[in-house]
Amino acid sequence: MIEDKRWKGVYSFDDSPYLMEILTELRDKETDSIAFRKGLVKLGRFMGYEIIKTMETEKVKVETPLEETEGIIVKDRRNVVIVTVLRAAVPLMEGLVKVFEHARIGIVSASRGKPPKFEIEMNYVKIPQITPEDTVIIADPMIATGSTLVRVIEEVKKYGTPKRLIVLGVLAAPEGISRIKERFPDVEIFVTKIDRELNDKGYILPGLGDAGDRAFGAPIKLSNLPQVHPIE
Ligand SMILES: O=P(O)(O)OC[C@H]1O[C@H](OP(=O)(O)OP(=O)(O)O)[C@H](O)[C@@H]1O
Ligand SMILES: O=c1cc[nH]c(=O)[nH]1
Ligand SMILES: [Mg+2]
Repeated sequence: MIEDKRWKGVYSFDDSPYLMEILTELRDKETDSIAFRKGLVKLGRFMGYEIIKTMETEKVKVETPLEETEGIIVKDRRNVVIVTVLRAAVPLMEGLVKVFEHARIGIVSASRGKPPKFEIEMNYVKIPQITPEDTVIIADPMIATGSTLVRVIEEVKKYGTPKRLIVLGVLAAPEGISRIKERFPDVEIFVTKIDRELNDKGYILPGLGDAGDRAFGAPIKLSNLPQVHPIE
């Protein structure tokens, strides 16, 4: 885990060959949906494991079948709220719950509109109450313009003030990170890698394409479907 010099509290995993190998497979345009989803699950699990290293631990006594010895518990691991941003964060959440098995889960939908405004449509929000003991992890694989996450963080903050508010992503553009940090300086950001820039359509370069479409297939408009005749 490396803290990026450009911001405070922004970390990437360029120093992890395993995470970089998973990312390489996700970037590859030949990777199919099955492998793509599996890759996101792995990243959720292993980045979750890295986040645990930043949590406070407490010494405890434990009785083995032979004698008493010292152990630890990671107390904050038991007070986690994962907020999943539909669609693309679903496999990331699947990985995260493998290491945060006690987590309460929030689900929000956020769909990014067309450039240049990139307006965010958010019509489904289910978030549990957040307490001062909680670590909130907002999972969204792509931080491009940052519009989605700024909108999601605004919403999450209405449900309480956590001990830590973390954004967990796969790829980020510097523009998106700056946007989030300017608005919410205390939010911590953990991403597999920070990429070069955005193109004029708001896609991350070199990136991995549209994460939602690659994981789940591209949706089509109903009007593009062949005429279906109702069954009499
Ligand atoms: O930082 P931003 O510029 O806001 O872009 C990032 C958002 O774009 C993608 O979602 P998208 O709107 O494509 O929805 P999807 O997950 O359903 O594909 C991605 O999962 C982020 O939520
Ligand atoms: O590169 C990008 C930018 C936004 N959303 C994606 O899925 N990919
Ligand atoms: Mg998408």
